[in-house]
Amino acid sequence: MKGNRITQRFSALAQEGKKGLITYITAGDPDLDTTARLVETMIEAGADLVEVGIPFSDPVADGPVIQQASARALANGVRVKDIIRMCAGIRQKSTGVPLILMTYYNPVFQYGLENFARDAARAGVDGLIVPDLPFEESEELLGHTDRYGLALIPLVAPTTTEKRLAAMAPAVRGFVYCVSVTGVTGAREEIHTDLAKFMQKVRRHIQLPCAIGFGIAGPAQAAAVAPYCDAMVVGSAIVDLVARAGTGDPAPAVASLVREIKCAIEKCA
Ligand SMILES: O=P(O)(O)OC[C@@H](O)[C@@H](O)c1c[nH]c2ccccc12
Repeated sequence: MKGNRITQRFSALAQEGKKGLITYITAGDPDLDTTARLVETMIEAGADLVEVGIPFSDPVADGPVIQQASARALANGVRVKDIIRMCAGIRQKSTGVPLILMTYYNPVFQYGLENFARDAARAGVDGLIVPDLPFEESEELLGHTDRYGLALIPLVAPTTTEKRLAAMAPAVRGFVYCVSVTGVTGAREEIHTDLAKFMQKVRRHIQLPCAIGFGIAGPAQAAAVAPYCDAMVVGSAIVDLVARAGTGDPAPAVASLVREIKCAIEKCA
């Protein structure tokens, strides 16, 4: 896993004393050309890592904004192989930024575990998040992702016990995704979790970088979360801008949100 872009990006951030920004977008909403363009927009605006969602009909970990984006993308007939091909296109232009695919177990299973790991890795994808795959059942997929150099990134929540964190530690690849709240994705007014306590607990067991996600929608929340993590994830707030743009171009609004958040975590003027 030495050469993986995720590891490289986190060590570069640590060396610079900076926190990373991971931006999420649902692929195929409204279409794959727009998704590819928005990924590049987010990278230009300062995203350090990009998470691309493969839509699924039963997105149990997602709140209404991403659920609706998935439904729109599926209605457009977007397919896994086209999303992987889109990633290959992005990779040709953006060589250093880590790309992470997020999807549920079913689309990966339907595609074939090994084929998915191989094709994604060949396209230049660096990591995979499968929120409905408990780590106790991830061994088979982990075998394939390890073999092709794709990081299988696990999710942990404030309710995850010390015992489970200790058991998970050897299976963590790339970074650990710490869910800020027990619940689904989506913008929230406030994050009530005791992040200091939660992150201390996680770091006692897992020595890899920690990202915090769920509910971070703007610069103020990003700045509040930054001290506790190595990177943070912003999803629904971006997906919402895409939805609001309708038939117009969402790129300018997405670029300015990413820039504002990036600025807030880097404390620039
Ligand atoms: O939307 P939010 O609250 O900003 O959270 C990030 C999130 O969108 C992204 O990481 C994500 C989208 N769908 C998921 C499902 C599970 C875990 C994570 C995700």
